[in-house]
Amino acid sequence: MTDRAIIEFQNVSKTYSSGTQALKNISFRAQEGEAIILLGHNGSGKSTLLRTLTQFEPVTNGTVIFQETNMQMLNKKQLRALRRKIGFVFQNFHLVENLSVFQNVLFGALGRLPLIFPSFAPLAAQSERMKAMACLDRVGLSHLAARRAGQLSGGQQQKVAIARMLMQDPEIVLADEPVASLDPKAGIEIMQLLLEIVREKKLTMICTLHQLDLAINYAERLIALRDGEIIMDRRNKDLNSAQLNWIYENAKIQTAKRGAQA
Ligand SMILES: Nc1ncnc2c1ncn2[C@@H]1O[C@H](COP(=O)(O)OP(=O)(O)OP(=O)(O)O)[C@@H](O)[C@H]1O
Repeated sequence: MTDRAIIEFQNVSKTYSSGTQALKNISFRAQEGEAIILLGHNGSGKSTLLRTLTQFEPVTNGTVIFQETNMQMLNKKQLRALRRKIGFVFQNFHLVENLSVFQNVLFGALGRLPLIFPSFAPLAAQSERMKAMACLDRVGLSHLAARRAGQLSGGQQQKVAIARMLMQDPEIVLADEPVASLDPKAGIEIMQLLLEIVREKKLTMICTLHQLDLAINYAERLIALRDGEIIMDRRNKDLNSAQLNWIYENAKIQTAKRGAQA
């Protein structure tokens, strides 16, 4: 990890057109190479935070800086170029189920090499094909390269998604509930793999999670949101599980109070 901030949120607020204030005056800096776990109850603003980082959701107030660039100042072409440096891992994998595992991984190169058409994998350059196999090998699935993605288990599909992310050569990784669709054993395996890869490649990661046990085992730094505000931002070594439980217990108390008031 370096001291250089790769991501900086400066007093960011986001209000949707529905009137919901999803983020309230959020400020934090992520250092290069840092792995951050974002926690918070349902609706606390975690996904919105990730979407404002990529500018898929424009912020209402404040500034989002990525690699010293104010994201709001970019035109569409510049924004597309910057987004290519961001790898995504989603809860539902976002694979093309009818295509092979190998073709899905090749998709990761699309941003870098727009001429590749992965459903026509034989046309991809030999170097890209070899790279895709190496990415699959890294996640332990090269033996399933020819298998249709939809035939894989959830854990295997998430590994393919991680291989596709690797193929993209990103500089940061945004993982939105990457283990939410998996059983606990597969969840642990995926978190371990993701963290190993992030460290190996010196990537910066922001990962949203609900599972406190995984958060405490795998996070270097934890940021907790409640109702759009940061209520905790600490290094993992300074935390114990009682403090983590507090993030959610308080949410339950607040929800109960709201129910009682209604
Ligand atoms: N596109 C949208 N339009 C209007 N309101 C939205 C939209 N997306 C999210 N919200 C609202 O913004 C708030 C924050 O939602 P967000 O999805 O960011 O929370 P979250 O912490 O990711 O929740 P979860 O853990 O359930 O995924 C919620 O009140 C939600 O209903």
